[in-house]
This record gives sequence, structure tokens and C-alpha cells, in this order.
Amino acid sequence: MVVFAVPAEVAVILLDIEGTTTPITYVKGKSIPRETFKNVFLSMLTVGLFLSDTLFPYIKDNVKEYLRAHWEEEECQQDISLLRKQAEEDSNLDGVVPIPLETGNGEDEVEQVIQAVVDNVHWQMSLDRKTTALKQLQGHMWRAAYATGRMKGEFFQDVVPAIRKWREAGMKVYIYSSGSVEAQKLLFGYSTEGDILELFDGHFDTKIGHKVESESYRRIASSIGCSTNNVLFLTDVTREANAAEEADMHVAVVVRPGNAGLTDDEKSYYSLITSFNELFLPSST
Ligand SMILES: CSCCC(=O)C(=O)COP(=O)(O)O
Ligand SMILES: [Mg+2]
Repeated sequence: MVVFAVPAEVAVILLDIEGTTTPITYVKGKSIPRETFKNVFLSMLTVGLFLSDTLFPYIKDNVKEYLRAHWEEEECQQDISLLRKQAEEDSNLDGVVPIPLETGNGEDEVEQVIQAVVDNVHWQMSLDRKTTALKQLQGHMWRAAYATGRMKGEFFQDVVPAIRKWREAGMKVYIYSSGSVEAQKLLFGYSTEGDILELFDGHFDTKIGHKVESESYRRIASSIGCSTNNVLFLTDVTREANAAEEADMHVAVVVRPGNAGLTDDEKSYYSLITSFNELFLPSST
């Protein structure tokens, strides 16, 4: 087993979600050929099993219905204002879908605005954008899906036992994901392992800054009340690892089944782990 020796100055472990604690297939869905899907689906029905939904496909399939059902609510209107503002900022990007203002001109107009929001969300998701506006709407949509048990957070099997061990060793554990803090709390609060929110000392999302900008990692350390070199950041994305390292955090790149491949240069430059069990804490001697 490869071992990553955690430097003695590290007191905080900061975790990414997608590709680090949680399979990418749970976030983005599985691309299964139609025929295979039909067969799997039929055999699941036969044995009375049903898979829980995965995050992004749920949004794509349900966004229109959600907007229609929640249109009059303040929270939904705030989400749309934020998406509209983001679309204005994106006006120079190829394929952007602007979101018109509603002027109170009847149901047809509402349907047109809803369709624009749906198209904008689909466009952003096709590019896997991590805008705060998109992530905020997604978080609100997942709330009902988790609460009804239609969705349950999933983790690689080493994740929860390792975090418990780190905490027993005195480490603080935080999450930093592009998913909104609300969405993070749903994932860990309604999971296949039950409610495990108590395992985390706090959560950060893109409101603190984007994950590929080093300033975000300085802000996180300052918000935790420690120096950046007291933090070890675990992520599957080397651009994020690079930004954290630039801010003087320690980093290890997590290699999981289904993650994007790394170049030879990335493989030789970064410390790589394939399981949280490969972290060796100073106190575990
Ligand atoms: C609460 S998890 C939602 C996942 C998500 O929306 C996402 O964009 C994943 O980003 P990450 O920063 O965890 O890789
Ligand atoms: Mg990730």
C-alpha cells in the first residue's frame, strides 16, 4: 500500500467531494447504453430493487417541473435572479441562454421564462460549470429528493471509517466543494451511512471563491483560524491541487475508479492516494 505521511504541522484535513469522497458516477450519473439500461431496469423490477437517483441527472430531468411548482416562491425567484445575472456575465460565451425578465404578461410569458431557465441550466450543466447560481438552484432542488428518500449520499467505502479515525487522532475535518453548502449538508445528512454531518467541523463552497483560485484557500484557512500550511487538501482535480499548493497548503491527489486520468507529469509531481487509508498521521506511529 502506498503511504502518504501527513506532515506534523497539519491539523486540518480539507476534502473535496466529487471524485474524492464520492464516486463521479453518483454526481454525474452513469452513461449506460440504452439497451443495457433497459435490461438492468427490468431485472431490478423483477427482484424488487430500485437504485436511488444520482445528482445531475435528477436536475436535468426535473428542473422544468420544479420551476413550475415553486415559481411563486421567494427562494425560487431569488435563484432565477442569480441565474439571470450569471447569464448576463456569460453573454460573451458560446451557446449562452439569456433569461428574460418577467413583465407580468400572463402564463405564456411565465412558460417562456421557465423554458429559458431550463435551457440555461442544461447549457451550464453540459459544460459542467460550477457557478454559484447553478449550484444554489441544484441544492434547493435536491432538498425534496433527499427528504423523501429518493436520493441518498454515497461514499467510497474507506471514507467514513478514515474520517472517524482522523477525528479520534485530533484532526479537524472540513469540506470544500463546488456543490453549495446546503447541497453538501444534504449529501452527508441523508446518506447510505445515515446522518454523518457530525463528522465535519465545517463546510465551504464557491461563495468563498472558486476552487482553482489560490486566494480561496487562503480565505478558508483564515476562516478556520489556522495557517494554510496547517491544512492538507485532498482532491481529484490537479488544477485545484495546484491552487491550494500555491497558497501553501499540503495536497494529495486522490485517484478513484471513474476519475479523469492524470498525465505522466501530474503522476510524478503530486503525491497520489487511492484510498483514505493511505494517509499516515503523525500520531499513528
Ligand atoms: C454536494 S455535492 C454536489 C456535487 C457538485 O455539485 C459538484 O459540482 C461537485 O464538485 P466538487 O467540487 O465536489 O468536485
Ligand atoms: Mg472533485
